[in-house]
Amino acid sequence: MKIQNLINGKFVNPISNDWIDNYCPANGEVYGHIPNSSKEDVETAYKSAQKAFKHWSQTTFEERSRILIKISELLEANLDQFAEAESKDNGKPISLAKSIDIPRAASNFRFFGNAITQFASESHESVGQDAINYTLRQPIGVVGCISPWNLPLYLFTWKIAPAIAAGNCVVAKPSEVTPMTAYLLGQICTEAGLPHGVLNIVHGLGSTTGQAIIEHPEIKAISFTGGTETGAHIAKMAAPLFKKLSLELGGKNPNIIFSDCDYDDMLETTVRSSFANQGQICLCGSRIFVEASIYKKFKTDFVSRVKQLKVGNPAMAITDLGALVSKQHLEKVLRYIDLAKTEKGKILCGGQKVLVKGLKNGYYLEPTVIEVATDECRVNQEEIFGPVVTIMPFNTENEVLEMANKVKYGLSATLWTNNLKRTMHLSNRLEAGIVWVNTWMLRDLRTPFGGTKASGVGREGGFEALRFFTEAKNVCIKY
Ligand SMILES: NC(=O)C1=CN([C@@H]2O[C@H](COP(=O)(O)OP(=O)(O)OC[C@H]3O[C@@H](n4cnc5c(N)ncnc54)[C@H](O)[C@@H]3O)[C@@H](O)[C@H]2O)C=CC1
Ligand SMILES: O=C(O)/C=C/C=C(\O)C(=O)O
Repeated sequence: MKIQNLINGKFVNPISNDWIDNYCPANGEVYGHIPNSSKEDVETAYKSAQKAFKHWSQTTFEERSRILIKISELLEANLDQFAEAESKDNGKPISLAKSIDIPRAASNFRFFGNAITQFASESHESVGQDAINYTLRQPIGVVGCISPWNLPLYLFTWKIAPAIAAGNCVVAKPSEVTPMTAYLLGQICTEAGLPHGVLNIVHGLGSTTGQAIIEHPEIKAISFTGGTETGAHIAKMAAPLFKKLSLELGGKNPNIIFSDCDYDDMLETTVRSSFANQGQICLCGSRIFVEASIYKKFKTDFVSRVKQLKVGNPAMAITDLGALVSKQHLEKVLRYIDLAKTEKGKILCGGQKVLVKGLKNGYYLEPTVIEVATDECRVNQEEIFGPVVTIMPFNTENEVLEMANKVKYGLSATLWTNNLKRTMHLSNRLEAGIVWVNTWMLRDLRTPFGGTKASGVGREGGFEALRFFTEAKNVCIKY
């Protein structure tokens, strides 16, 4: 199957007529082709967005809200089709696509459809100066949204929905590895009545299509989620062009477990925070630190529970872990498992590729638990982004805090304890944009979302996203 770019409301081939193979991770076969879009395609998309901006930026909040909510309803009505496409394109279990990815994509549109009707700006009375200031929040113009492969539609829509709700027009690029649901979304947007040109979707490689978006002088803001190296490159390109940037990058998140936690709840959630989506979520708790007094028990229980996870065909309802997203990614993760052995890491379970019956060329890997000798080894410091976690014991709060913070990343942290003082002490000091206490991935879309240090710049979510996608202009009137 060939998917096409969406430009000015029409599905079109790339100008060059160049195509890229699209692989199905479950069986390693090419099952489709996507446009290898060039700078010229991006320019056409930009022009279409620019043309649509005049009208879209003047559309009432009620009208924008109505269209966004309609998109959300159409996603819900087509849940099965979208979930099947997401699972096939990405390798994730169909159950996950059905229960998390697609419902969340629908929620993104519904949430920002509602949020825009509540978005307000400030006014300041300058007492003693006979003046009043009010702040306008104006849409920026044409903005770029670039998303990754791990949560394809979930993250694509997390950017697009606030961008268009705020009155911008968008040139968007999904990951070349998982383009399918973005393509299907284009069809739904037209059906929902989104005017032509408001959302343009250009498929292709990061180094060409993505690059053309980030270096386009008239695309004034970029919202990006992906790897830290790519984020650093985008920041370098965008700085001299004075673009607004929101960068959601990698993580190497600590999961800190104290002996006074609710053990069963912690154990079940830790299995999920380690291996959900094959560990390919930037928020996964990939470094597990356990208080020494329960370390031995935890190690036994955790490994036994992980061994029960079923790796297999993503299309089957009983599958816990599907395939990794690509051959290259599987190889990267396997290299880290080899590295662990040279760093004196002990593989407690997993570590091997899995041959799934009838799908022998798929990219399957056992969930892997590595006991590390020191927190400073590379497998404990670098983002692996696969079904691999490290575990090690700690003795004191201060010791674990130091280890938790001693990485270049600062995205999220999870804390398991029932001690209030400790909760306050640690959550104030953990270097992370998001701290979960006695839970993981509990999401309220109103909250600020993003990381510190090498995990990114800026916050998405709620009004933070609407602020990012608008330019503040202060008007001061003397009376
Ligand atoms: N949210 C996260 O935390 C994610 C982290 N990663 C990490 O990054 C590593 C590399 O994965 P990749 O797929 O290579 O991620 P990536 O950062 O290269 O890809 C993310 C998106 O950026 C685009 N892109 C790449 N180069 C670009 C450029 N020069 N200009 C504009 N857009 C560009 C890609 O086409 C894709 O749409 C992973 O192994 C993982 O560690 C990957 C995906 C998501
Ligand atoms: O917004 C969320 O709920 C999750 C976001 C996850 C990522 O940004 C990621 O895994 O890359």
